[in-house]
Amino acid sequence: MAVFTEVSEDEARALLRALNLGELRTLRGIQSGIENTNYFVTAEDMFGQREYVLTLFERLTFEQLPFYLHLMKHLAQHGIPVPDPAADRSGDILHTVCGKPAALVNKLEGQHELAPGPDHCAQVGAMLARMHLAGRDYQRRQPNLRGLAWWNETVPVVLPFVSPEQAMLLRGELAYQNHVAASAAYAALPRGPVHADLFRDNVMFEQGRLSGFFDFYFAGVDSWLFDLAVCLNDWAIDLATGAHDAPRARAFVEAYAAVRPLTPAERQLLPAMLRAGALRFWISRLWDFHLPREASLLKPHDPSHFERVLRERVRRPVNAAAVLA
Ligand SMILES: Nc1ncnc2c1ncn2[C@@H]1O[C@H](COP(=O)(O)OP(=O)(O)O)[C@@H](O)[C@H]1O
Ligand SMILES: N[C@@H](CCOP(=O)(O)O)C(=O)O
Repeated sequence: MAVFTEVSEDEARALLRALNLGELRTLRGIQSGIENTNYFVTAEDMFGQREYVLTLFERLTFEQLPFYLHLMKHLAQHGIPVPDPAADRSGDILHTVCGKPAALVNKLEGQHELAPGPDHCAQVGAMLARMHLAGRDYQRRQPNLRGLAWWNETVPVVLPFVSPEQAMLLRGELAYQNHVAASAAYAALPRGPVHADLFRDNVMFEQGRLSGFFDFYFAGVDSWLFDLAVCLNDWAIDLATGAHDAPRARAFVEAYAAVRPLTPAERQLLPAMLRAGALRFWISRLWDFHLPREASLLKPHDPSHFERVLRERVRRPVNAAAVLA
């Protein structure tokens, strides 16, 4: 369940009026998700009924949120199908509901594709590249808050909860990633705003066509290659084993590269970033699992999944030649 804060109809009504979006018709808590309180909201004005998603942020602060919300608005204005935060009469897109930071965005049509084929992957790959290019002139800066600095801080915190073999892998991989981050190839990677969590459950499809990307609340400025690697580790693997799925990976990367060709540094560091993407989610899942925050994370994700993905990536590196002609 993901309604950590109850929103009354009166509070939702007041927000809709402040945003000039008409009258409240329905307000329905969304049960999935693990970070925030989410509601589907239906409002009606003179043009008819429209559906929105109301999010109350349970973890992110008033200081951090403008980066994410303005990024979504920027991308929406550049034709990327992402939720567009609604502004009040003063132009503000970050609101306060029940004393918490909140946003209201348009509801994307469609459903998740949880068993994607190469065509779904190609659509996501092409849109990911378009999104990276559209973010180039976004002015706000915020690092990926789940990047290397956070891994260095958090690995020591989770080490007491893991086996000696897992501790060895975590320590070794962290050392490897610090080494990679100090390299000239890493410094040459093109960077910009990235989604950083574009898993299958953060993308919508309608009748087989991609209809949107959402859940930008792990976004930040990082290498575009890291974003691509996070995607490949979810869209192009066998979920049961973590094994690389070559046809889906090739479809994804070729479609991405047709919009934005990979640089030599990106081709060189693809295997390392695939390991980085797996390490990032192994650490966060261990942290969520062993150190759950109060009233949150009622449904922690399985950490061992990303341990398997990381071991696969170390044992069988996937290089650029395997995914690009
Ligand atoms: N803009 C949106 N359009 C359509 N559905 C959405 C939208 N935002 C969230 N949802 C729905 O709400 C669910 C939970 O949202 P999510 O962002 O994953 O929550 P959390 O941040 O708490 O993990 C999603 O799986 C999706 O079904
Ligand atoms: N995708 C991450 C967790 C983030 O959860 P979300 O519901 O906000 O997408 C993972 O799988 O560990």
